[in-house]
Amino acid sequence: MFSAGRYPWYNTKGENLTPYLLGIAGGSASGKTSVAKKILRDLGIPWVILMSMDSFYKSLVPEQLERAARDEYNFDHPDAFDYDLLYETLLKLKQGVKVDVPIYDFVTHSRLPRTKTMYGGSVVIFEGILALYDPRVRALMDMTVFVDTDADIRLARRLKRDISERGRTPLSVLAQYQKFVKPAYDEHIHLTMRHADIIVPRGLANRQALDLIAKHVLRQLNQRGVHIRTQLAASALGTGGHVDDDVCDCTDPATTHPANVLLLRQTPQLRYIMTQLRRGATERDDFIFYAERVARLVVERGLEALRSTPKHVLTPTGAAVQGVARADPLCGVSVMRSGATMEEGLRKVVLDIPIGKLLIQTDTRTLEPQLHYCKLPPQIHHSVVLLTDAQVATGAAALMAIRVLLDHNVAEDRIVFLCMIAAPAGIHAVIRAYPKVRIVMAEIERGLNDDYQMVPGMGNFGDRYFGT
Ligand SMILES: Nc1ncnc2c1ncn2[C@@H]1O[C@H](COP(=O)(O)OP(=O)(O)O)[C@@H](O)[C@H]1O
Ligand SMILES: Nc1ccn([C@@H]2O[C@H](COP(=O)(O)O)[C@@H](O)[C@H]2O)c(=O)n1
Repeated sequence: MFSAGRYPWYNTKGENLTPYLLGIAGGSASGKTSVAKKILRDLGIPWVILMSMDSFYKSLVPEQLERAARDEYNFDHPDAFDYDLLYETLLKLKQGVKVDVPIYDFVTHSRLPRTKTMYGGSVVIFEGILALYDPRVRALMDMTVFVDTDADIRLARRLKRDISERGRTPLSVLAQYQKFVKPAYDEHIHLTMRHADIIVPRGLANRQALDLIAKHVLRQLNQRGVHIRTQLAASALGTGGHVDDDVCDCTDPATTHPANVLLLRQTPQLRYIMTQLRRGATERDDFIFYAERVARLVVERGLEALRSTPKHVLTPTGAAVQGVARADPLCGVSVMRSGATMEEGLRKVVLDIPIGKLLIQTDTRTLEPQLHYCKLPPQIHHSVVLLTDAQVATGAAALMAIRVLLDHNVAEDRIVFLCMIAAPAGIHAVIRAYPKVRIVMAEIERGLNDDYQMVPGMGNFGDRYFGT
């Protein structure tokens, strides 16, 4: 999923655009999975999620497990599936939210203790024998397909597959087929064909049909495409005006900012450090020294806004003191690469802070941000997240990073965005889209040039810090 970048999947208001959901039904061994994988390859785009209905088989109680062991449990009846969980999972994927999908073991007829996290599909392909059975599930789908393969071919394939992959004997496959698989196909599965937009005879062998499906999905995706950075820059530039008009003189003590924009106190000390960082001739070692000094100040400022609870402690003299403790656990997420320059500051200020990483890079062709990699601390939704990126220009990457956290169920008001410098356009983009996010910065930049770079700027922060 992370081999190529994901283009923005949200609009300038920060709202998720829904992924395209393709449902594929058909009899057992008709070729649903093979068809789904072929469409996925034909789409040729990253960030496609393939999900099987098998993951939503109900967990069996001991008595049912005994029947299953004797091939007397009906796995082909609609009652065998947990439609509520299936619906909730597909709904969350449609909303762009990460989901934890059960992993099913056909040999033991049970769910494994671990789950599979799925996140970030521009397209979701969902396949299963009764994928088109539940009306709530069907209503989520953008396109429905039924794979129609002859019964004798399905039986032959199933015999081969279940013996080699699902721990069955030839006799058990045949008994299950006669008792449950064929009757359920005739009574339930075949009937769902009427809900299909497209019926694909011969499954995988029907290359023309699969090619048409992939082309249609691609056309739909193209129509939904968004161009975040260009839209943000255009709204910042207004009708040809320049972002510099939006200048916010951070040295002017009279300047007031919205409550969620937290600017470091512009002391002579801070101005001295920022001057060293802005100076092109500053040596790398010095740059690192000053960058880490500011990073610590920014982190400390970000922490000031957090909730605390009373805490009683005893001093070494045995006296009782009423102090405070942090109300919420903290974690960090750095937007690579420039946000990684603030990790040292995070670690120096917050003891043992877990830090996750997002790799967001600008596509040189479209100038849009792309998400390449996402590794977040476990249980992130229980934490206040200190999100770091050294520079915020148009705000396009910042919106993407915040969107990823929201998609992982982090509450908006538990995100604190920490940066060194931010342009007014970027600050406005963030607080307009996500008014509950707090954004902390050392200085407010004067503006952006026509290439969306900050002026006067301080060069590429990551390159200067890492010496690349
Ligand atoms: N067109 C085909 N020709 C030959 N074998 C196929 C074809 N389509 C699927 N198979 C094989 O049949 C078995 C079942 O296919 P699969 O796609 O898993 O079906 P389903 O998901 O509908 O159960 C697999 O072993 C697969 O490799
Ligand atoms: N424990 C189970 C669960 C399901 N099955 C059979 O699997 C078929 C569905 O999977 P496909 O990949 O073929 O779509 C279904 O027909 C069930 O009979 C099973 O044997 N054991």
